[in-house]
Amino acid sequence: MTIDATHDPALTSWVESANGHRDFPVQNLPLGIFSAEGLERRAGVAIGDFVLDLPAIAEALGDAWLDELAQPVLNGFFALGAEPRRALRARLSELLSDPANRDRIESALIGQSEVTMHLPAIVGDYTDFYVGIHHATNVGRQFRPDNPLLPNYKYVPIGYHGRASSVRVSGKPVVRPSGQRKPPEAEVPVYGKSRRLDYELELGVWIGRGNQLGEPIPIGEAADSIAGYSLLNDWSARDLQAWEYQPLGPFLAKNFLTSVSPWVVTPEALAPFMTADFARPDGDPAPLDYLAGGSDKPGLGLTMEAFLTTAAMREQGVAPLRLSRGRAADAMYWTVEQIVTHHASNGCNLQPGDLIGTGTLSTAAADGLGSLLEISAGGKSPLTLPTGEQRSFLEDGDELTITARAEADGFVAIGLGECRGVVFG
Ligand SMILES: O=C(O)/C=C/C(=O)CC(=O)CC(=O)O
Ligand SMILES: [Ca+2]
Ligand SMILES: [Mg+2]
Repeated sequence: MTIDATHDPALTSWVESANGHRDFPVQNLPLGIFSAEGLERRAGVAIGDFVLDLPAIAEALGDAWLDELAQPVLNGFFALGAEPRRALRARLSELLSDPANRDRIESALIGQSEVTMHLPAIVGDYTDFYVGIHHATNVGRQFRPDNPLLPNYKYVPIGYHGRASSVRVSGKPVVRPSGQRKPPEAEVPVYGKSRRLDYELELGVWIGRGNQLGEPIPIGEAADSIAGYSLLNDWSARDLQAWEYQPLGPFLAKNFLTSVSPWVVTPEALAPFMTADFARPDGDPAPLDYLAGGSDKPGLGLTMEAFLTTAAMREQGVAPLRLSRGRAADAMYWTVEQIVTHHASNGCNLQPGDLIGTGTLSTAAADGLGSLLEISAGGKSPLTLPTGEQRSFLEDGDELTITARAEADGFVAIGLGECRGVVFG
């Protein structure tokens, strides 16, 4: 992944709110789908506090404008791969940094508070992996105390097929699911509202070009299949999960809703923040040949955070409480390239707009746990909140927000925005 003029830390934008913006300086330029008063769903780019309406500046974009950008979803653009994405980024960077362009572009800016964001693509398929080795160990210990990490973990990037139809954009209310759970003292299960609703701190990976059925993606080409990244929260009902998961794994405990943030941060924007290190300790078995190789720096230098605000905290004006903070690269045993290659290794076809979850990104640090299941040790150690309330799992009225930010010496930091949901009973 190359560093070019679009990453220059000296670059500023005539959109003043972009300069020093937490997430969306001119070095980021993430893509999304928005609608607004009088504007049907369309492609946009986040810049500072604004969304830039891409179809409205088609002429100014020149050769970087493509008909695929005139669609109400980004599947068609994702399918084109990296080159058009790079060209669009380069042209947007010029248009938004050189003040000479202000007059012809400014009327295409709409305040982010005035738009509705949508899923960036039609999600044909959604798969969730399990590459957070600390999460897998912590959860494994609770479900299987004697055997936390199964022997296949260090050979196979474990995943399960999720439910594409219940993927929603950030902000969708989280309706507490009902299902079967078996209280420890009960002889038979009961059906009713989940009492152990949880979040999972994850990254979402959007598939770009994909592969034909029957044609695997070699590890050296996996990076080319990635269109970008969003935040992902795999809402999970732990009591349903514990009862239903054997022998086929996650099902109704996880398919009632999956939330993603609306902005797709491109691999190009993340180039300065990729790292060579990730959470595969020296001395572990080498990956099998088909998973070995790939980019020199496949690790994601993204710091992820999760915050909780309860209804009482909101009423009392108490600031959100940070539940988790950790770097994705410190959590991931398998890289995104390995995930993609493994998924397609049997010939399974990945398609433009498919969504892949990394798995819960917990680090080894005490404050780096990416779910309440881990934070409360399966409900045994509830958290005490600033209001004096206690939490083992999410209660009605709780708001959970995920963010992620990339920082590196000599570069302007960028962010992924946020992925948010409020729980209703
Ligand atoms: O069945 C189990 O032992 C565990 C399943 C999961 O935790 C699935 C999952 O969502 C993986 C993850 O987010 O890391
Ligand atoms: Ca998950
Ligand atoms: Mg889910």
